[in-house]
Amino acid sequence: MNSHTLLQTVPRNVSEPAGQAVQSPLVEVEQLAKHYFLSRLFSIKSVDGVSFAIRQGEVLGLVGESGCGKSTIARLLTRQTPPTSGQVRIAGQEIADVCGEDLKRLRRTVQLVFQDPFGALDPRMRIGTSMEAPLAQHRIGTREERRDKVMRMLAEVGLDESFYERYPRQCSGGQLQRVVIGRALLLEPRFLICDEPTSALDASMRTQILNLLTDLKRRHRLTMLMISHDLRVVRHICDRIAVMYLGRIVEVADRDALFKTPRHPYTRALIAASMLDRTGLYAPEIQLRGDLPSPLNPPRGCRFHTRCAHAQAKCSQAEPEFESASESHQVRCHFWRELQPDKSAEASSA
Ligand SMILES: Nc1ncnc2c1ncn2[C@@H]1O[C@H](COP(=O)(O)OP(=O)(O)OP(=O)(O)O)[C@@H](O)[C@H]1O
Repeated sequence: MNSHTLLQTVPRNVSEPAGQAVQSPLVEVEQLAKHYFLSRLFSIKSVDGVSFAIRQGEVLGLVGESGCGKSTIARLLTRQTPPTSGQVRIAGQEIADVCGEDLKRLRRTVQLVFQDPFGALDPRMRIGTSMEAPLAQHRIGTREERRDKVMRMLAEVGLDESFYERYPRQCSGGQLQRVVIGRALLLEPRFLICDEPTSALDASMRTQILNLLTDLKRRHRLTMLMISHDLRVVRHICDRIAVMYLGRIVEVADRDALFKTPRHPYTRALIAASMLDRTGLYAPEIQLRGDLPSPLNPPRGCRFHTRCAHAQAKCSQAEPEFESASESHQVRCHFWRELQPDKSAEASSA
């Protein structure tokens, strides 16, 4: 079976209730790595052996500090950059093998929404023209049909018809992000990657865009990867969350389990930091100390040990394996069983 057939025939589960994840993965990532070689001896290990799967209809969150490799994963999943090693399968198809018409179809199946909507739109083009362009590129519909589709999509993302004639400079950041999301959905993708889609917006706009994405996800039965440095964002919209540190995933769990019983000291520190304003609790043993080490020379053993308040000798010597804390909860820490539940995490999950 070629990739064309695969991308066409792996159906959305029509019996699936809107918004509910089903078991079969749409996206499978195995031992993915991206090393940028600066010389024969030195390379930046942006992504260094990452594996995860996203089930059809599921929203997976990918969180971690700036520079831990999140956007590189988005670029690898959309084939904007080739991996150093590892595989990405979408709808069962290894994306590195896809070419020609099949690649065009893949590019339609997977859409990406970035942080900066101003950068994503040509300032000299009216919104309507920008939204119609990908439809024309993929030879979808007549000019009139494309215009109708765009008008309907504008309404779906909460914008009135006047936006069709506007230029980007005549819109707010939140309105433009609606345009960018609508433009991505016009191609009827199955997999939407959102890379920090709300980080350029203020708090009220952020909530509106997250609510819109939640709504569109249900209506279009999308599978999503939500990338953010902000735990509040992934908590709002995700079914499951993967926490990334220095090129690796260190914890994966269902959303509620992650917030209620975070197992990795790094996850605990991120939760504590994100809830600081609300709870006022920030116990010293869960504080995040120092800066992210350089991905040019990641620490030996557990990569987090240089910042971890619980680190012991073993942590600097041996890299922990992924262990299962429960069926759907994995953690990469030698001492996760010995960590006590912390107050910040309890308060934040209340
Ligand atoms: N083209 C490149 N050449 C060299 N290094 C790169 C390149 N792209 C990314 N990196 C490095 O790879 C690491 C991961 O970058 P990436 O942008 O994926 O992180 P991120 O978690 O998305 O951070 P941010 O939220 O700030 O975008 C960083 O150290 C970055 O400097």
